[in-house]
Amino acid sequence: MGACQKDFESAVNQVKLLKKDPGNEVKLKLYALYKQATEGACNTPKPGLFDLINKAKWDAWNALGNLPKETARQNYVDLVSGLRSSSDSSSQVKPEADKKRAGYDTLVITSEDCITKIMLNRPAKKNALTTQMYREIMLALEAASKDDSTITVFTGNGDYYSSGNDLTNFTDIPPGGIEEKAKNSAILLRDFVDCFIDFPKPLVAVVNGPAVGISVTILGLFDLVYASDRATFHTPFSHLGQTPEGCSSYTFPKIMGPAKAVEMLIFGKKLTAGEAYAQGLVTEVFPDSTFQKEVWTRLKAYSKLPQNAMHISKQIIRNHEKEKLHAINAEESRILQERWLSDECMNAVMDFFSRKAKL
Ligand SMILES: CCCC/C=C/CC(=O)SCCNC(=O)CCNC(=O)[C@H](O)C(C)(C)COP(=O)(O)OP(=O)(O)OC[C@H]1O[C@@H](n2cnc3c(N)ncnc32)[C@H](O)[C@@H]1OP(=O)(O)O
Repeated sequence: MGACQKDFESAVNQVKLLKKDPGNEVKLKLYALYKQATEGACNTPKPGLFDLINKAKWDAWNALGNLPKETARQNYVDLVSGLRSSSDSSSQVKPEADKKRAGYDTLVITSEDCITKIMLNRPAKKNALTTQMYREIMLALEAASKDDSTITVFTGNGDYYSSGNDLTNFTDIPPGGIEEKAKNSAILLRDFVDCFIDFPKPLVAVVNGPAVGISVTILGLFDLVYASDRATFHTPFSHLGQTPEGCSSYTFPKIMGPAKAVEMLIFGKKLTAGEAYAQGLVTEVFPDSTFQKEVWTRLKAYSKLPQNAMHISKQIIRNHEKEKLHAINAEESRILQERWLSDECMNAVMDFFSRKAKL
């Protein structure tokens, strides 16, 4: 069966995650297959003799002749999958002595007592989520789904849980311009949220401090949300000219009822931990002074429950609406792709940076 568009788009994202540079020859192959898969046979004039890089790229693309787009897409997916498995197997030779996983720049990942902990680690930036961070989280979730832990925990390092999407993500514009940026971001967002929808084990958020934006919305896809009484929950989407993501347009009204969901998602009402608990978004609130101790004691006890029973129960609960959640995620991502190009959104992002500049 040929690779579907989604497999292809995911392979395009995976290329950016390769730990080892695959070398120029492979990069040219990837380029040529990408162009063939997206635009068909080479249709641009041959670059001049001295334009060496563009000529090498053109030659590689042109060499594919009339290869059908679908075959190019499949070949691209196969090539990336080969690159990924060779980079995975080269990382397997690393000694497993250290419980802290190597290879992550923005996260600290540890496994202990059958619990894999994924800690967002940009405390100086309030754990704002960069593009790299979204990608590392996806990799960490994939690894956690296959390791021998029974539950997986998300938390933040420092005084914040997370301030949501890093607004500087909007300033890194690729050669294709802001339209390409919005398209890539929508794909990244959809893939990111899909990982949470499909995650097979109990997923716990240990919300150590304020949470903003997407770090709040995806809580609706977690199985337990423990919050310090210092935590707050804020989704200022309208203020940012944006719209809800993380399936919150569906999970929030379901969890807290439409009236309360609208206060958060449209009017940007910031909830205290107590309010979030009263509305069902948070499972339990703990005093900040004893938060870590109480939560980890509880989680260690839970992690000793029979693994298969827990995982199968999670599957039964999630399977009822998995398809629906994927469809909602795709729709929310599509709408955001348009929003990110709107004046409302661009002005809000510029406001954030000009406020910073005035400090
Ligand atoms: C591709 C997928 C896209 C998914 C889309 C998701 C949508 C969202 O998540 S919307 C939410 C976006 N987040 C925000 O709007 C929050 C913006 N930040 C703030 O309002 C404030 O920084 C704060 C209220 C979180 C904290 O304020 P405080 O005064 O305590 O600290 P600061 O001095 O502002 O922050 C310290 C440092 O961190 C930088 N920073 C914090 N959050 C962000 C962020 N979200 N994006 C970029 N940078 C952030 C802040 O600028 C400071 O940096 P400097 O020390 O360099 O000035």
